[in-house]
Amino acid sequence: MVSLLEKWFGTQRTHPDFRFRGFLFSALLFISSSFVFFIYYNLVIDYFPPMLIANSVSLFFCIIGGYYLLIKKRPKVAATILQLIVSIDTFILILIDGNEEFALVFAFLTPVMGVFLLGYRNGSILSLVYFAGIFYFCFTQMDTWQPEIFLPISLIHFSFIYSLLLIVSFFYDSSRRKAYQMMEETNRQLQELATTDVLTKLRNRRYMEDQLLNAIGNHYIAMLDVDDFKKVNDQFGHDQGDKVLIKLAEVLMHNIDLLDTVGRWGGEEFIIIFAEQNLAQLEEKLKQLNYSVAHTDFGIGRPITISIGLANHYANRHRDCIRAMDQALYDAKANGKNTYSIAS
Ligand SMILES: Nc1nc2c(ncn2[C@@H]2O[C@H](COP(=O)(O)OP(=O)(O)OP(=O)(O)O)[C@@H](O)[C@H]2O)c(=O)[nH]1
Repeated sequence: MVSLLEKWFGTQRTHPDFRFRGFLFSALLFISSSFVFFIYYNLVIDYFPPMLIANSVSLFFCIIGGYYLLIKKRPKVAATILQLIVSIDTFILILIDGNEEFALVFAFLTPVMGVFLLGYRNGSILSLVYFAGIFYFCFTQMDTWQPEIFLPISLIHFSFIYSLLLIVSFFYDSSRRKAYQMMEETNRQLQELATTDVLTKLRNRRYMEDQLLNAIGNHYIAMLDVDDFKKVNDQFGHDQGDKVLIKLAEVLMHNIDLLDTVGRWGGEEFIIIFAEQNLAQLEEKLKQLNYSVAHTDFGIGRPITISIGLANHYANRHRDCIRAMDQALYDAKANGKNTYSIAS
């Protein structure tokens, strides 16, 4: 059943929107059923054309709401339609039936449902406008209502409870949304931290492996390794070595295309996932990478070079492809470094 709803709503059960859409769906279903019953009631049991028309129009709009929820997948539009149906319908009930206490009781739905469905800002505006309408109507006609007149004290009670419901709904919903926003932001930051390399601020190995394992189709990937980096550390110290890695990350970022992804694989090894599929073009890129790194001033008074191993990657043969890339890198090192090699 839940799987079916997931399909209808176009969202997964774990997504917070799923509950909202579920509520909309149940509310539309419940309200439509009541309208069907009252159409039957006003047609067969107690023929009353005004309510018959009002209920038929409302039912029509419920169907439109359902269409926006399930077919167009636009829950906000469906929510607005639902809210308008409830508000307008209770107002019509009051207009048509006069001093019917159940109509006024239904009016209490507006601040609660409005804030929940439309958000605390739009919902509050709608509730206030709605309150002004009801208040005006009660105030101007309450002394002529039949069979009982509506007393000013009752209007005060009504206004008090309506305001209270609006205030409680407003603060409840605004705090709920704020808490949710903060949670989303924290999750985003955690996700960012979990996928970012602390030193270079590039994507880390976890992120790159996820990308590779979830990639569709094949991509060229390259492993880049700093040549003789141990000597850099030994000669200039570990801190200076770190600075070289940070600078190298910048150089790599500047030399890849927008759709390529570069990350730090670990130590002095970096990996690039290329969007480019043409091998000849890729070779040009690799040459350019070797050239750019070798001609960058790393602030240590000597050049830094890299060796690159390129291989084709298929998600279903991940380990083999990484091994092939490592072998290509090894070949580039064996060929004298500061060059690239392509896995056969
Ligand atoms: N400064 C610094 N050094 C690191 C970091 N990670 C790994 N290293 C150093 O990188 C060096 C890698 O040395 P090797 O694996 O022997 O390779 P290499 O000296 O670059 O030699 P080739 O790969 O054959 O060119 C080691 O000295 C590591 O300590 C780091 O985050 N910062």
